Amino acid sequence: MPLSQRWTLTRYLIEERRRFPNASGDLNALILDISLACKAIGRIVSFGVLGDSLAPEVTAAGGAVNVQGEVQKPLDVLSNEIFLRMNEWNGHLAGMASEEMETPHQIPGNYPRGKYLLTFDPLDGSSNIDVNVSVGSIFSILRAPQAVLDSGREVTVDDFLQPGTEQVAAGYAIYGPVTMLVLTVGNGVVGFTLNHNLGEFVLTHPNLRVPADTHEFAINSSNSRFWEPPVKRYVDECLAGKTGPRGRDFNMRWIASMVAEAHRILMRGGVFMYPRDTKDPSKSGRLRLLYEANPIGFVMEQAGGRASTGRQPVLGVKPSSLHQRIGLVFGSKNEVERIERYHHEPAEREPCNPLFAERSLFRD
Ligand SMILES: O=P(O)(O)OC[C@H]1O[C@](O)(COP(=O)(O)O)[C@@H](O)[C@@H]1O
Ligand SMILES: [Mg+2]
Ligand SMILES: [Mg+2]
Repeated sequence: MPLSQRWTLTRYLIEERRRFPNASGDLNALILDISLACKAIGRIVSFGVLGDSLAPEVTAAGGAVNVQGEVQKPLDVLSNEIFLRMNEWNGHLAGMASEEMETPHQIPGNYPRGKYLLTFDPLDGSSNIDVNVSVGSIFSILRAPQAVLDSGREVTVDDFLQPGTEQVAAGYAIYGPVTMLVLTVGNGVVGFTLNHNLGEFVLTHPNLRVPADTHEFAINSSNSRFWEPPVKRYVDECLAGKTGPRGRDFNMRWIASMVAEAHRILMRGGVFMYPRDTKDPSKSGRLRLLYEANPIGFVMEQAGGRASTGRQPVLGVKPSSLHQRIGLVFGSKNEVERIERYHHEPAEREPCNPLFAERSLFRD
């Protein structure tokens, strides 16, 4: 299709707004500012180590330990700054929360509070930066509580503790061979590709749908000895392939960059698992609910897929803290439902079928 016939992100948002004649346009403006932050981050990421001379702060920053107990890469810190600076003055936000900040970021100045809250993972999969594998940024937009708008008070952690079903919009940018922005405003999922000549995100994937069935799963199998029995059972059955109860062969992938896994699943189906396990009893999963699981979950559900903790829809979980971790399973609906079923079935099938335990690559 010629470029002239494709919508830009701006045009898409204008057309979306026509569906709501009374809308103020604030949400559109906020999404455009987020897209600008993503363009800026994507550009810096694409320079790799050559970026040092363009942005000296890339080398100067980082090395600190964030609230997750993880060492921040310089690009984690810089991407976080870009999100903050691109969004704090636009007037549409009451506050922001990020993987890289322990407490919510207050909007400076005494202006009336904006209507929305933004949570984000500024750079997802950042352990992959040094090896030139796709990384991304994940974002989620919530409504600010009425009490914040009425009083003009600063935002608190509690204001952000809303279940994923309350998200107004969510999405991610992926910085790979091509830079893409994937977005849902609760009306399906659309994908835009960055046209570097125009500096514009152009609508290239107008209706992304996750196939209900798949033959591909993704899990970090180095954690297999910590998995709970339902997860072990599911993976063992996949590995047993044609000779097992599933009667067909499966393929496995693990990129260690959730954004890249989510993108693959949106493009061709699959199931992703970072389930709750017994590795560290103080953590109920690896991924963070508010700025990883919920936005990716919203995208998946809007694309006809499913997102779950393994036991219940992840979007239904009422968060208990800003940086809460959670088990996460998402992707092709029939597979996610199967994994949920295994979690709900009585434990008599456990431990997993000895036939598969015998053959399993991942047995204890
Ligand atoms: O190293 P592991 O245990 O495989 O974990 C990989 C997971 O961690 C993450 O990198 C966490 O995100 P951050 O890079 O934003 O901390 C996910 O993208 C990915 O799925
Ligand atoms: Mg992440
Ligand atoms: Mg991150």
